[in-house]
Amino acid sequence: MTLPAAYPTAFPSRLPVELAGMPFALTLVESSSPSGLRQQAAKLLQRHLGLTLAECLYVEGSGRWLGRDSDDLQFDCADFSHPYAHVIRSNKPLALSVADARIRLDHPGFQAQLSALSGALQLNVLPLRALDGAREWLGALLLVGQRETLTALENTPEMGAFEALLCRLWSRLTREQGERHRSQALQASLAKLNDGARRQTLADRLADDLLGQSAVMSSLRQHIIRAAETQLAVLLQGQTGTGKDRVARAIHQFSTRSKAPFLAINCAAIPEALLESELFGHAKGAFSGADKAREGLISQADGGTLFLDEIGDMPLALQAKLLRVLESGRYRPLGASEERCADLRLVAATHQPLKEQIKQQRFRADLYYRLGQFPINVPPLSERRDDIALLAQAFITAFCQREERDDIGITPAALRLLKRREYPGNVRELKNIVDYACAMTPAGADIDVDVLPGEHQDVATLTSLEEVMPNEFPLSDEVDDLRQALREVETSIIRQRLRRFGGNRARAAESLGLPKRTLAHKCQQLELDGK
Ligand SMILES: Nc1ncnc2c1ncn2[C@@H]1O[C@H](COP(=O)(O)OP(=O)(O)OP(=O)(O)O)[C@@H](O)[C@H]1O
Repeated sequence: MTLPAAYPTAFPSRLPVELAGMPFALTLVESSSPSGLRQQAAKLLQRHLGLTLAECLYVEGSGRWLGRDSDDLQFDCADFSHPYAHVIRSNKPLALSVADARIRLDHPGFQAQLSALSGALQLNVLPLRALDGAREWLGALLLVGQRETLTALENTPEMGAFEALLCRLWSRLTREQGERHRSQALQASLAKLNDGARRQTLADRLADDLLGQSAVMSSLRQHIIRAAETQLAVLLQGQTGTGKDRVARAIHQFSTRSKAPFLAINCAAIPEALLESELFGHAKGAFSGADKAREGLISQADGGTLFLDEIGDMPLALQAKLLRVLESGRYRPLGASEERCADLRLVAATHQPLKEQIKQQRFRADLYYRLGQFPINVPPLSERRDDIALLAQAFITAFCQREERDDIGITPAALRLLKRREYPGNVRELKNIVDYACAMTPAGADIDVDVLPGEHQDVATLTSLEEVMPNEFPLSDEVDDLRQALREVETSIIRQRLRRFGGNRARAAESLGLPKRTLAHKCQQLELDGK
């Protein structure tokens, strides 16, 4: 390649011609990406050979398209009517005048590219191949300029050296870029894996407190961990007794705010007039009886979490003030002249359908959407019946520890009954039933069906188990030990009959068509005391 005499000024013109191209090489070597290299190479050629146009096109990964760095334009490598594709496929350079190209090459896109060029100019397209064999086709070089300049370039060792350098650097940078992408992808997937493992560890820890092995509970725990990682306001929706309070505490405990306070207030339990001062605090003399200033919960929860339970019961006027705290992070205590800043995360909970409340204009829609930046549904116990045994066992263990009682077991029939009944009060109701049953079970005995209150029945008024009897029996599908199942059915019927007759074995035996002695023997066998 013949370099213009003026280039580069820093190099004395007496340098041997072999060294005169070194600054070119240096500029190319300094490129840090294949696209930077291509643009640099085209720029060098155009500027220093005084060309009208120089373009370096690349064959993209699949080998189907030839692309340009300057725009999104792509040429189909299989469309041989285009000279680029033709040059690539034939592996032969193309040299012709623009005027000839207009006549001989009829690709409309290429013609459009030529339209602004003078017909007297020469056009050279050179195929560029990787020399290391790793990637056969790199792309094509388009040069448009004076015929003499381009003809002088053809087959010169300098241009050959330029092409060789370009191709070598190009394949090396492509390889390095590929390796970089692969290692980035590997690191990203490792980070994702570690992140997943970290979250799983936290979720497992949470399972000690928020019991349940059902899929819905696992999903709930995952949501809690995700919510805890953010500063978003959380809206917990779920029936009464499903564990919303526990969930709110867990979000705080697993968040970066865990060292700061967690404060909770039940909006339904505080008279409307007091709620505002409870939340926002008041200045001295703000109202009659306010003989000293008082910090509100918003201020006390600074840096931590404020849990607003039963948010659906918050008066509308207060909803507006709460919205302001959420939007601006500022609030004004009652009777105070200055505003204060609030830095807290809000977790709100409700068992009411807030959308219905919005329709009835009892809840502000804007507050609803602001509170629900991270909505979480806490599932009712009916959606996770598989968790009942685990929960019941945990409540029995907790009862025994609390009351300093020896371990209490539970009979299969009693457990089955627990699993089948309805729980409008959800986990709270289950816990109360188990606590009651533990209290009613004599030392050394297991919790049995007779100490379990029936569905929707008040414990104190429960006198008969007639209604729950059908539920006591194992379903045939559940039976895996016929003798045990028959024993349970027998026990259940005899116990019920004894109850009906106030423990009178003679009458019970008669009603069951058994001799009294047989019933006495069965009671002994089945460990029924005949009460
Ligand atoms: N997954 C669980 N594991 C262990 N205990 C639970 C679980 N869910 C709820 N509980 C227990 O059930 C009882 C009720 O839970 P909690 O007060 O959190 O419910 P809630 O949804 O906030 O009720 P409410 O809407 O009536 O305020 C508590 O004693 C709580 O400890």
